[in-house]
Amino acid sequence: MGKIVLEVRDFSFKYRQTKRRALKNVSFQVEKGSFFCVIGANGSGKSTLCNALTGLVPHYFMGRSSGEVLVEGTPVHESSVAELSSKVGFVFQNPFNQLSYTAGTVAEELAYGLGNRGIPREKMFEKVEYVAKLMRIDHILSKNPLELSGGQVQRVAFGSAFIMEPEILVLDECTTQLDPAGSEEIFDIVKRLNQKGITVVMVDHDMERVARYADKILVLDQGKAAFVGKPKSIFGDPLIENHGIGIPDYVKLSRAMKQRYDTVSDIEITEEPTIKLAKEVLGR
Ligand SMILES: Nc1ncnc2c1ncn2[C@@H]1O[C@H](COP(=O)(O)OP(=O)(O)OP(=O)(O)O)[C@@H](O)[C@H]1O
Repeated sequence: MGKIVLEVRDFSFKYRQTKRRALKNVSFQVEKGSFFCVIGANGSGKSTLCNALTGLVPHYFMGRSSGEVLVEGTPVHESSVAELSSKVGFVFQNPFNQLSYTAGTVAEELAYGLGNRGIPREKMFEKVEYVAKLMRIDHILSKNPLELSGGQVQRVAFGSAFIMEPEILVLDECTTQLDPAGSEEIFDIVKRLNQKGITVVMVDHDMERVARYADKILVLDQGKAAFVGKPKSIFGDPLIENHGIGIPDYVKLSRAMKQRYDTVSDIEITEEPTIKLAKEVLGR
């Protein structure tokens, strides 16, 4: 097993103004360099968990917590949000919450987080340019962030996270403002960063995508960790649908083929192996 970069130990959290706990005794570990997906029904606690991994819980959101969240071995409640932001990059569900609202241009917005790091101006320009090209926002660098479309703001939000070169990226349904082609493009970038060794924790409701990308999946159900495991064992479990989540169509297809043709093969969860299975059972 690889090095653990994130660890959640028996963690619970209740927002101050609510009666029920949003997270209940959640425990799991994330290995360095892995792609870890979090799925669950609306209100199951996914965003709250992201807030806990980035220190917004307990530093920003008021409430009562117990247990521990450790980032690279240090408890989140003992680190400042600034310290954490150099280790953990975060892209919010609502990108408009992510703008600094102090920058006059997209370029300044991208450079915002670098401001306190004492990086020379030249280097800063280089980084802004690199990230802007990567996110395809180099043509809007001199625009006012308040004049952008939702999709553009989302790209800027990604750029602001990437520019800090964090070891860990936490992505909370981060392409809601983008069209399907735009979001695929972003996920390809995320996958490439992951292949370079960045640890990714991603909340997503697209089960086909989760099946394709995840090394491990956490299923949240009403604040509890219902399952933690590898994609095949999670989606292959007939009980998984009782937890308010869908399963990839490939699982349904391969399960149907398995029953109909009485094969001994595994349940498949992604496109290619399902096609292979179909060819086998149809004898082609
Ligand atoms: N800022 C907040 N203040 C009070 N309660 C909150 C806050 N944010 C979330 N909650 C509550 O905490 C619980 C978990 O919500 P959370 O947003 O973490 O779930 P989620 O799985 O991300 O949902 P969704 O899929 O709708 O984004 C819900 O009952 C929600 O109402």
